[in-house]
Amino acid sequence: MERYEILKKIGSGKFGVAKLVRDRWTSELFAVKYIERGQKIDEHVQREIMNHRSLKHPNIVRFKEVLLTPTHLAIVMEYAAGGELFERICSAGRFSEDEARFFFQQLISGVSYCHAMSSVLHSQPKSTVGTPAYIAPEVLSKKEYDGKISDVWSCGVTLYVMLVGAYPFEDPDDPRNFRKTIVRILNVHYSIPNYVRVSMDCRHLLSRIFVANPEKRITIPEIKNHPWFLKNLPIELMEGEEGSLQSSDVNETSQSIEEILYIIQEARKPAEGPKLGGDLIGDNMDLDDIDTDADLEDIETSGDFVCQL
Ligand SMILES: Nc1ncnc2c1ncn2[C@@H]1O[C@H](COP(=O)(O)OP(=O)(O)OP(=O)(O)O)[C@@H](O)[C@H]1O
Repeated sequence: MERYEILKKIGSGKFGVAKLVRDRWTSELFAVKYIERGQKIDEHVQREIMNHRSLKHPNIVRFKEVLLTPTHLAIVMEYAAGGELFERICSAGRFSEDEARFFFQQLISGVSYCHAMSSVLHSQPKSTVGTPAYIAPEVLSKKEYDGKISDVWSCGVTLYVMLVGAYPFEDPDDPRNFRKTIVRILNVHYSIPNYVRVSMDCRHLLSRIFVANPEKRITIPEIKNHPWFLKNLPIELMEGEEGSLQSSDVNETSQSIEEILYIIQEARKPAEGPKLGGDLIGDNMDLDDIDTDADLEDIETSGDFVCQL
């Protein structure tokens, strides 16, 4: 890590803190995600790193390398200087339809690329991890589900949040009640408040995304052909223009798979010395333990993982 000068903390997630650093050789800025050495470095972390290494797309933060510190595994990646979309929505209240489309087009482009890369990515089907407000009904119902189709739902939640400045399936009078949110997701119970102006094309797209039956839900390729999506589409996001990269193109200069796997194995060994910090808070939770059919009444309605806009 001597190569990088730590500038400031930029955030924290389920696994650890993220810091802004400067490369002392090139002066380039990077983000570094620190994960405590030891048992936290499990197969999920390894899969995330290996998958991240395989991705190269303008709308996906680029992986650079992994390093070891005495106490942590450090994942060095491109720094996304624009800040969090969520923060922007919080300060703007909500976005205009044109602004929302601008971000939604980039989101769909990145998600579409990830789906196209599925054959080289290692996924864990049927795991129920994520931010509750964004989860599709079939994921909550624990049926077999196709992750690509469930992603469409989550993209729809993001679009709604940008347009309205609130989550689509939260009860406006009781937004932190997770149990109510789940029931609303399962019943596809959402509406667009009267004070928000949303075009018919956009309403149509949302109504095609928020469809409980995954087989009837609009697909990513269909979204890319929807009139609302196609309006003002930047040329670089047009079909055929975007990330036409082969997986072999991806890592010209970066660490080899073997090197990364070796560092991850080393990181599994428990750390020596003091820990960096204990501020590991995140808004994701593992939902695998919740039986949505039987135990709805038992679900904690804690607001820890629900941020009110
Ligand atoms: N490459 C990056 N550029 C800029 N900010 C980043 C970057 N990576 C992470 N961050 C910031 O640090 C926070 C924590 O990131 P991290 O990846 O640990 O968690 P997360 O993506 O929020 O969720 P999870 O805990 O599920 O991984 C992010 O929410 C973001 O604010």
